[in-house]
Formats: sequence, structure tokens, C-alpha cells
Amino acid sequence: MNALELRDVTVSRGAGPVIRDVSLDVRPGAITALVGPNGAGKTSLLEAVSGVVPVSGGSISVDGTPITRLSRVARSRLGLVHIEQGRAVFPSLTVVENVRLSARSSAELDDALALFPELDERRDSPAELLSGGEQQMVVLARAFAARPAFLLIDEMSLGLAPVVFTRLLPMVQRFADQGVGILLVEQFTHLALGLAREALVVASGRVTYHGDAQALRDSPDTLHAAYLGG
Ligand SMILES: Nc1ncnc2c1ncn2[C@@H]1O[C@H](COP(=O)(O)OP(=O)(O)OP(=O)(O)O)[C@@H](O)[C@H]1O
Repeated sequence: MNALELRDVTVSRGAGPVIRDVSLDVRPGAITALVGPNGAGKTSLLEAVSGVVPVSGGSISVDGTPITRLSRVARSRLGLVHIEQGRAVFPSLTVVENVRLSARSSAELDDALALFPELDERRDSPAELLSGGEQQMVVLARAFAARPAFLLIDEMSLGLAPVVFTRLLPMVQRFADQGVGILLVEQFTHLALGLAREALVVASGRVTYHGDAQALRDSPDTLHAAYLGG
């Protein structure tokens, strides 16, 4: 099947498991939101998918290929791209130079930049002179230039005002419209649920809700209960 598939994934760090038995599918063109309280294990789960940390149980596959034992580089060759927390631009490189780092051709560079007309006038500015929101656009453009099949996005909104983050969301939707499957970890729960088709709530390492994102958004009681542990 064409999907990023997690089956009964358990991740251990330090004293013990921080993620237990998580199963989910991300299909091409779909956005799945992963929300939950601080320390629930969301970042650890994304890190296990991209290979930053090993899994201690369960399996992960991309389009039917098991990846659990592959290196980060091998996973990225299968189209798995991870945008980690913290807007990692190369500050002294220009916008174009930052995006070019992950493009294999000038066509890939142009396609990625074309998605972000907001960056047009800043193409030759060093990334360090850009606002936080613009830097996050550069990070997104660089991820897109790598032609991901599946994109893991961790707290893209960190340090951004909600109004700035709201401008970035349509760009995530555009990735999905082009067939990229997206697993979106986000602290602005309602904005993430508004974008996603499917949602999971993780609390204390366990899935406490797995279902329709809109239904969760429309039911504050369900959301509250899931955050408290289901
Ligand atoms: N490098 C590490 N070594 C040991 N424990 C860690 C490490 N990173 C995270 N943890 C622990 O793993 C648990 C899950 O943390 P994680 O960052 O995955 O959660 P999160 O849901 O992403 O939280 P937040 O929303 O605050 O980023 C926490 O108890 C945290 O203290």
C-alpha cells in the first residue's frame, strides 16, 4: 500500500517507554495531525519515524518497505523528510542558497521557490535577516525541494504568533495537494485539526484519540478528555 505505516511503535528514552504501541497510517496527499500535552511523546515519535532515535518495539514502513532498521539517510532516500523543531536555516546563506541545499536540479529549486511568492523579494537576502515566519517558509521550501513523499513537521509554529503561523498553513495544504503525505505535530491544536483529515491525541505516550480531525475539533469535551488521558 502507498502509505507511511506505523504498527505498535514503542520508543524508549532514559528511564523507559515514552511512546507505547502507536499505530497509524499517513496516505499520500493526506494530512494527519498529532496533538497532545507537553511531554506526551510527539517529538519522540517523529524522531523514531525519521531515524533520529531507534524504536524499541513495533514496525514502520514506507510504501510497503520496512524502514525500522534503516539509517536516516536511507529513509530520506525513500522520500521521508523531517522538519525538526526550531527553524534550522543557515543564517549567513541567502534564501536561494538555503533552498538549493536540498534541490538536486534547478527545476526542483524553482518549483520549491514558486510555492512561496512571499519570499520572492527576499531571495538574495541572508536568511538571518528574515522574520521568524519567513525563516519558517525557507525551511518549508527547502523541505519541498527535497521532493518528499512523506513529510514530518514538528511544531512549525514554535515562537511564532498565531497570525504568522496561520499564513504558513495554506502552504502545508499545498504540499498535500501535490500528493505529499503529512504528519503534523502542532501546539496550536485547533489550527492543526482544521487542516487535517485524521487526528491522533497522544497523552503520556499512549494514543487516547484516533479518528476524524473535524469531529475532534467540534467536540471540546472529547478533546479535553483525550488530553487528560482518554
Ligand atoms: N533526549 C532525551 N533523553 C531522555 N528523555 C527524553 C529525551 N527527549 C525527550 N525525552 C523525554 O521523553 C518524553 C517525551 O518527550 P517529547 O519531547 O517526545 O514530547 P512532546 O510531546 O514532543 O513534548 P513537547 O510538546 O513539550 O515538545 C518526555 O518525558 C521527555 O522528558
